[in-house]
Amino acid sequence: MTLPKIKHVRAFVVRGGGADYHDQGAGHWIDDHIATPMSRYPEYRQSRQSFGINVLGTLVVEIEAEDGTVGFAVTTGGEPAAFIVEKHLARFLEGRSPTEYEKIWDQMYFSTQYYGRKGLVVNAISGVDLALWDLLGKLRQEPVYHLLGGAVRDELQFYATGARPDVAKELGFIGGKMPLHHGPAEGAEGMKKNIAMIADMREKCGPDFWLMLDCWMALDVDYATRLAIAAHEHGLKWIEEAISPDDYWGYAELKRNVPKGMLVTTGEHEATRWGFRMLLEMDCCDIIQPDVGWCGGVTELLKISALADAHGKMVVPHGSSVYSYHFVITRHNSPFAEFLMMHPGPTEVVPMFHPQLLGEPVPQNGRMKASALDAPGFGVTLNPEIAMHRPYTH
Ligand SMILES: C[C@H](O)[C@H](O)[C@@H](O)[C@@H](O)C(=O)O
Ligand SMILES: [Mg+2]
Repeated sequence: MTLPKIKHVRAFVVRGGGADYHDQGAGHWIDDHIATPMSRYPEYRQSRQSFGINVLGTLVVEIEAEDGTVGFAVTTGGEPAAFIVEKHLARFLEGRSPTEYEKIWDQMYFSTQYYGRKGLVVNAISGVDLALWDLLGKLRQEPVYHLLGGAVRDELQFYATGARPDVAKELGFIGGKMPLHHGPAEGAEGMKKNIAMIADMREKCGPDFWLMLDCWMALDVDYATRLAIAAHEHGLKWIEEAISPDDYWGYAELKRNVPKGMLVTTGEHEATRWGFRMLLEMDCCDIIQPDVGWCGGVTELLKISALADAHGKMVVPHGSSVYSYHFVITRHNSPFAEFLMMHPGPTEVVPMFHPQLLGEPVPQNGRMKASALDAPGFGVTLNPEIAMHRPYTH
């Protein structure tokens, strides 16, 4: 069966939530004094938006085939990523068959390697790759998870990320991951508050509910070790992204330091099979958490996941809406998924990439049947109401 060739690639920018989910309004839990590497500067401690966590905005990639079918995807990247898609990456897709996603990925990566390799450039490559898989699914009239080998279980189960693990428990999630609020610059006082938060949530959630801590790269090995030891008394299941993604040596040390039974996780700001090979071969963590919109897309996540499987490690992708759901349901070493609570409280389940994706499925009682993903491609459509801007053409 010959598929129509790719006719045109287009890149747009959208503001206000969606794939750049940190781009929220005032009073949202996700921007309330959360510890980061910038917390050493008091002026940037209260709000991550103050140092620019939402500076990029959402990148929308559209890939139109000769028969008019359009595949699309959203990720974090905004205007600079749109430039890279239009002025650099589009040349490797237009006139090609959408089935050539391996060669297209290889050319996108190695043609940008001199200025890319991680971060924004690989976000842009990921956005193109996800749009390509969406197009493939639409042309073949199959959901992406069928193209990836099919479901290995009937349903997804989710843990929830947000400031209210107690509400997550009531909503049926299997665990709650809360943000860390105080880093080393806030000294013993900050450490006390961090532990008090964990103790309080343990009290509210009972003894068995999974509780995890997301440290968003904010700590050093010593602080993270002391935090892990103190949090162990309250049954913390894992300590996430405690130190800089560049400090593979520090992660290996932290993993040796934490109390037996506590997991060390990281990876949402890591990219490509080579980055994750470092994390795996240096024994940095127990679970890797690539974001499929940032690590290189589905084509690359397949390679990363196989590498992790060979190392006996779990892959629990950083929450990225349908893009991670279609992957997780097809992998034995991805037994559960992340759901990022984007309600400001958070006290309700709302679609993660709201308002950008019409038809975006959400967990019911912390679970999602594989059949909820049964629509061509990633099964969502771009909300025509959102203001899209195309800053560059080619
Ligand atoms: C809650 C964390 O601070 C981040 O905002 C979150 O996006 C990410 O680290 C996660 O694991 O969901
Ligand atoms: Mg995280």
